[in-house]
Amino acid sequence: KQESPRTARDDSKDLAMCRILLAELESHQDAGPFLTPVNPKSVPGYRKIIKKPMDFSTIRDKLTNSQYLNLETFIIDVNLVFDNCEKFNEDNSVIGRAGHTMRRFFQRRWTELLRQ
Ligand SMILES: Cc1ncccc1N[C@@H](C)c1cnc2ccsc2c1
Repeated sequence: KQESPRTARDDSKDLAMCRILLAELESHQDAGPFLTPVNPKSVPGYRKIIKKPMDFSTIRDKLTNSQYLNLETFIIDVNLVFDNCEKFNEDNSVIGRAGHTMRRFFQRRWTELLRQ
């Protein structure tokens, strides 16, 4: 069976891409609920239900402190924001709908940028 060529993709632009993607998420009109960590004192049940909280400001700090090994670990944290949102919020709620809208936006933008 013909071995598929082991060509690594060019990851030299990945850090710039993470910065672009995060800036677009932070400035999106529906970003509000995701900009800062959920305060568990003001949201009953959140601490118990959401095991790994994540938000855009925490992702910003991690990116600034070079804590993302690669594009994949960055995408995992962004998706964690949206997965937490789906777990805690009804789909038919302001925050639930914002999460779906932001996830669709992010999915489209990173695939567009990766194709460029
Ligand atoms: C993402 C999320 N999931 C569940 C509960 C809260 C939140 N976000 C916090 C910041 C938050 C906390 N309070 C409000 C009030 C209106 S939107 C909003 C957003």
